[in-house]
Amino acid sequence: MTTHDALVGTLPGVRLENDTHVCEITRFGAHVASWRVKRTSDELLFRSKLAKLDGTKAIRGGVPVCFPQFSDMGPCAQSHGFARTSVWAVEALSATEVTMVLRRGDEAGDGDAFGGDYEARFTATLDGDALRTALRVTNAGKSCFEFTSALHTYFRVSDCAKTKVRGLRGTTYLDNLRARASAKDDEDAVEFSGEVDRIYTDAPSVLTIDDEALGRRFRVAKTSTFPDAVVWNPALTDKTRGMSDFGDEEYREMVCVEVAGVKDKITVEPGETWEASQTISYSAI
Ligand SMILES: O=P(O)(O)OC[C@H]1O[C@@H](O)[C@H](O)[C@@H](O)[C@@H]1O
Repeated sequence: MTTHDALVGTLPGVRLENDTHVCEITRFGAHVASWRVKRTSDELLFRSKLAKLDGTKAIRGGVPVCFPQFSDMGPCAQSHGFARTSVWAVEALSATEVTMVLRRGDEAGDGDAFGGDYEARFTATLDGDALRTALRVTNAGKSCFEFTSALHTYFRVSDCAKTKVRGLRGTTYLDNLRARASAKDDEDAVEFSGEVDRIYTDAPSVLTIDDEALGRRFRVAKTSTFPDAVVWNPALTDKTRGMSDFGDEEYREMVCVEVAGVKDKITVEPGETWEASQTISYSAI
């Protein structure tokens, strides 16, 4: 249970620790930048070796908080909204749990474009071998507001070509590679032989990511208040080559499975609080 002036690069944050795991969360973005096994230092989340860790850009990896919009699906000019590039305040801290808060007026960027009088709280909890991350958004104003959101987790895998995301068969997705055209997923698993960028609408509450080369299965359990799920791997394309904070070959080491509220905007009435969370854990396959 410690706060650090320079926890990740030059970014201040807090370190949580239990018997088995360590988790580091920066105040910049309320961003889970590391979740690792204590005994082996085995990192469970991907973070780019080129990630900017000085507050000039959202951290490429870990668990970015997308609020008040996912991607370009909202009024902000910033992709994924301002939460991931704003400095949050630590509100409560124990050995295994932190809550950080961001309020209207304290954000970096497009607070006015969004307009909502919000209080956003992000909580990260180490619970045994699992990590729970939750986002709560309270409407502190007098008129209702709406937003889209995601917890954009980058899972570290040994080889994306030998990784499969399961649980989505029979569901519908909007394909970001085809102007968000709707398609049905009839495959046993999502595989990564090229670029994948899909918004699964009304996704099941549990998804798994099988890292077959390593023999590790991540489990992602989400609340129904995050009805959607995004699956993303950028592969090696001109777009990735142009990303200054992502190495050309690093796509092999990551798969993003993001719990989200995207298809239908989330509405919060004055005085009300919306809450959604994910619990991520892992086991041998
Ligand atoms: O580069 P950014 O803004 O962090 O976004 C990364 C990716 O985030 C994913 O959630 C989107 O589906 C992708 O389209 C996007 O490329």
